[in-house]
Amino acid sequence: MLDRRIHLRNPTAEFYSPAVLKGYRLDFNLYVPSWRGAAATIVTDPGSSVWGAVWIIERKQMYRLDEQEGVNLRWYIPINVTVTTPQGRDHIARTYRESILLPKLSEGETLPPARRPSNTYLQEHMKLDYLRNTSDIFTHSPQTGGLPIAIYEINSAILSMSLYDALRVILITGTNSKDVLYETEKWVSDESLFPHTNGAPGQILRAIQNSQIALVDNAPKGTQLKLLLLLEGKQKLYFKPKRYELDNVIKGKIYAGYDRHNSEVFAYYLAMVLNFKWIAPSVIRKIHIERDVVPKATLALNKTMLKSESGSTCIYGKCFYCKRNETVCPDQNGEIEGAAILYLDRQFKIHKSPWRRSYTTKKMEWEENNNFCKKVTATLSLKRILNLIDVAIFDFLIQNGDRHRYEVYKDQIVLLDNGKGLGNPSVDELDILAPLYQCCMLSLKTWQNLELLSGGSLSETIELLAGYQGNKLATEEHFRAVDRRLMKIYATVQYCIGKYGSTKVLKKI
Ligand SMILES: Nc1ncnc2c1ncn2[C@@H]1O[C@H](COP(=O)(O)OP(=O)(O)OP(=O)(O)O)[C@@H](O)[C@H]1O
Ligand SMILES: [Mn+2]
Repeated sequence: MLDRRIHLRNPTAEFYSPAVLKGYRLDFNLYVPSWRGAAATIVTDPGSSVWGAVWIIERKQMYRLDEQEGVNLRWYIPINVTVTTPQGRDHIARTYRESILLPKLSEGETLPPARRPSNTYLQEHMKLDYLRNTSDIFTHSPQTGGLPIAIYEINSAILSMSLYDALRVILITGTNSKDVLYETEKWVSDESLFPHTNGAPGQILRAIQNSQIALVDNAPKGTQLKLLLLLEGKQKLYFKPKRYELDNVIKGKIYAGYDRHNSEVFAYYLAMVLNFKWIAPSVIRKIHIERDVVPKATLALNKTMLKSESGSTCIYGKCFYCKRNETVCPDQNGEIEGAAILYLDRQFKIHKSPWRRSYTTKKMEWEENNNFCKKVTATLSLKRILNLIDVAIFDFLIQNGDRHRYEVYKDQIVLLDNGKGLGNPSVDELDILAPLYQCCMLSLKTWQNLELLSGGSLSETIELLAGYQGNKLATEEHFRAVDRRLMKIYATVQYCIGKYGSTKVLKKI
């Protein structure tokens, strides 16, 4: 039961722990017209188990819960069961099951309509389903001290499809790409960095993927090898070339290795799914070295190209880390794959991130000071802090641990430079979430968006959208990792809500 439901009649109920009930399965029965779905129940089923939440309520308040569950109407029957916490502690708990005993579905049988959960259940009544003792993941978080945290998951395949459909309209249907880049250049809005309706994002992606290249140069800023592509309409693109195969695992520090071109593009889709509209459109593009680059290269770029032993033209570029022996070479088709990122000629204001890494063995203040967020709130607006927390969530999902500075346009952080994500799918560096767990705040809007994406729909939606554009953006391990990290975000928010209450944590601005 969601905490706001339990608190309806039991304002003093206190969340105690997640726990597992063995020998039962979760099922749904009895269609409730006003819910447009069936009610949840548990059914004895040897070999199955159901995760749930254990709440502590006063014994004398028990009748209220019974009332809520319609015990006197024989909707539910209260039973005592033994549940086990993630620490292995057993507790006797009171739970409720429907008075009708349900037969188990046989293999291949589809669920009758009266036994399907409501959309509300799917969207909001998150099923405690997957959890773990998070002591290992909270190693860097002094506040949590290895607290066990419930991690929620819902089966939201239905939602995933509707989200996909909604995004498909804006990201994929666009075909008229002729003037869209011009429109984008002129775009002025407080809502988004670029046109965002009527299929415009899809048109932009198409345009930056296919438009003729007029000139190629070394990109002026940054430490990583990248090119600046000037399109015939004079718009600019950053081109971050592919440096690794998708299944290459980057070991070592969170910011190790070259930028990952697929991380840039993945980040764009992720932002779209999360409804973050302050990011530069980005798509996988292949450029032909002899057709698109060599004849269009500036003199300066030409000077940073060389012939490989096999005779192909390779580029080592001009940047802080660029080295003659670390070239990018075309594949057997003569093409270089990379992320084409729309370059937005705007005045961004650069700020140092309060939660930046030290990049040395020296510890930063946020790593040692439990009350670091207090210091930040004294200097930054609530809006900016919530914005930084959104960015932290975004970065945590892809594991971009390199956002040492952030750039602001129209008082919004623009998600530039997302190439350090998707390095190692088996690592979840929790430090990246420090803004969230140290401040214990989150924009309500972001939380509502995140809530819709559990049960695999986050990765599924990104995979579907990118697949439609013909690109595979990451390996299965990375997709699973992003879903797993979402669970950890839920866990962190749940931890904060448990500690401070949802009105303090979820901010309405
Ligand atoms: N799409 C964009 N539109 C406009 N400016 C951009 C865009 N992407 C990046 N920039 C600017 O160029 C700078 C360098 O880009 P980026 O950070 O992606 O390169 P980098 O090589 O990864 O640099 P660093 O190693 O310093 O992080 C950014 O800080 C930003 O000011
Ligand atoms: Mn970078």
